[in-house]
Amino acid sequence: MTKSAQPWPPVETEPAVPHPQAPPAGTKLGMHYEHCFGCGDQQDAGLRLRSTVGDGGTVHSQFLVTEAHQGAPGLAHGGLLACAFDEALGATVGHLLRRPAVTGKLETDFVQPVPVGSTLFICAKLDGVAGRKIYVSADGRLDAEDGPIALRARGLFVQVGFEHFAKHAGEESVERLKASGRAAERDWDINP
Ligand SMILES: CCCCC/C=C\C/C=C\C/C=C\C/C=C\CCCC(=O)SCCNC(=O)CCNC(=O)[C@H](O)C(C)(C)COP(=O)(O)OP(=O)(O)OC[C@H]1O[C@@H](n2cnc3c(N)ncnc32)[C@H](O)[C@@H]1OP(=O)(O)O
Repeated sequence: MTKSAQPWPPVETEPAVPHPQAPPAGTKLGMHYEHCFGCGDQQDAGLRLRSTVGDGGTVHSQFLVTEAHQGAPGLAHGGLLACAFDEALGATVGHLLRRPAVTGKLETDFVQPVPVGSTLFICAKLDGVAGRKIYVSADGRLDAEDGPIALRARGLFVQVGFEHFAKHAGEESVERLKASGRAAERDWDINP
């Protein structure tokens, strides 16, 4: 539940059923791109979010808040926390539905400050699908899967064609993504 009065999802949806080839519960998900600020290991100050598939259309993610992530002294920057949710929700959509999608809207409730040194545990779940629109939400808890809630977020992801990414990426990055098998057109439900 968020403090927003808006119903969620805001439109009539169908159940978001994980793809038959979605990784099973317990699978540790790799980086989707090594230069990604959310999950990549080639970003010095990046969040290095790590995710594992949970039961029932969920993905559990974690990241350690470091001094590089501060807004106020000793506290995580709100925008970085929103970034962590963008990544966690995006991983949930990408890996469970296996549809290429981008964030159309991301709403975040900041419930408690998140201190440097804490680990944020994010549990994201698929909420529904309406055509190209995919609704997902997540809770973020402090220092344990059952710790106090620090944030809640909900997002609308919009399914796009692979050309959405190919248009801006260098040819080399696109080839690397394809070769990695993570975005190979044959493995993905590409066309919206
Ligand atoms: C990033 C991943 C790249 C790699 C991909 C390959 C492999 C991936 C593998 C695994 C994935 C794992 C992890 C991924 C982790 C993180 C992902 C991070 C995701 C991001 O960080 S990504 C960057 C930020 N993101 C953008 O950079 C988007 C900029 N934007 C646009 O590119 C367009 O804006 C677009 C495409 C969104 C829509 O454009 P469009 O022309 O295609 O479609 P249109 O406008 O018709 O919208 C269709 C329907 O969505 C509704 N709709 C749209 N926006 C709405 C809003 N804000 N509020 C309410 N409803 C909205 C419309 O109302 C309509 O609804 P209806 O159909 O009912 O009329």
